[in-house]
Amino acid sequence: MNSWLEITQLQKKIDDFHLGPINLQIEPGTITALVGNNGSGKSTLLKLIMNLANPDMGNIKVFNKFVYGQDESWKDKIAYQAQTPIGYNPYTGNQLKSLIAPLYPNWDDTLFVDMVHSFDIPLHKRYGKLSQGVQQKLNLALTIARNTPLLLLDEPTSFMDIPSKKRLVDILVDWMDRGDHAIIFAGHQAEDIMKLADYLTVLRNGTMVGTFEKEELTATYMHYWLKEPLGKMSIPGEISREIKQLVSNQPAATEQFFHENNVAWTDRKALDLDEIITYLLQEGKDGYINDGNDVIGS
Ligand SMILES: Nc1ncnc2c1ncn2[C@@H]1O[C@H](COP(=O)(O)OP(=O)(O)OP(=O)(O)O)[C@@H](O)[C@H]1O
Repeated sequence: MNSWLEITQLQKKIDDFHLGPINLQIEPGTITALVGNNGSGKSTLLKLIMNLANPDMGNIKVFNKFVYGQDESWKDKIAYQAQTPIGYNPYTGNQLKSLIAPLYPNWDDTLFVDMVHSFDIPLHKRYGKLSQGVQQKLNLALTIARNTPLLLLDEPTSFMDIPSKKRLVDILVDWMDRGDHAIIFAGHQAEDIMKLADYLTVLRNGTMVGTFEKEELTATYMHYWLKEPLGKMSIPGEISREIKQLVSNQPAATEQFFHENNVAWTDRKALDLDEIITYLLQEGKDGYINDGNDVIGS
């Protein structure tokens, strides 16, 4: 299959921070969440994809074109929302729209107007005078309405209130349904928007922990409550334990062990996504890890 985005052995060093090697492929119809602790390199990776920073090693291809090559036709097919756009402050929403819309042949004005109404964005006010949440909403309207196949969003909801995040989820679901699209977004926690993701690419301090299918991941982590304390026995799949509790990332092997060793458990519960992400971001608790070479997508 022809990936829309193909990242191979990408590495970048900034002072004492080292990103990579990153291997990632994005297929049409997929939503990928880029998850990591603060300073793990999420924004840097998005900037590298947009050719706003130069890699030290490795390759990035967007729609089969190297992003640092002469042919820049890939830029028409990708829309990027930076965490803080530069140069927007003096302009009103109306002015920004008239500057941006003509650059994108597939600009969806109906979608833009719908988002403006839905988020109640005052287009006559200067961007710099808007609250951070409203700036983020305007920024999203100006980015999503470009209606490019590939959408990159850097922490799109960090300043948004809960109802607005829910509204954005509906907008993105609808947008995904209305064409051949793919989204990559960077985020911290399992917020509403994370529910949208098909895949999670996890970065820990610049190191790629792996790319995981979300459904698979949420089915993999299990919390057990036990009848008796475990003592010193080592349990397959164990990633953490308390006196009468255990968390496993190989529930089948764990339960087999319980069965064979007469360990009685009274209850079990699948971990929430934010708990799983917390485990994945803890040093040395890789759990269900691949080598970062996974090919994702349908
Ligand atoms: N322009 C820059 N100059 C110096 N260091 C930089 C620059 N850009 C990024 N870095 C460093 O690169 C590392 C990764 O930063 P990056 O912003 O990519 O992380 P992040 O995962 O997006 O973080 P956050 O969740 O806090 O937004 C950090 O250590 C940061 O200090």
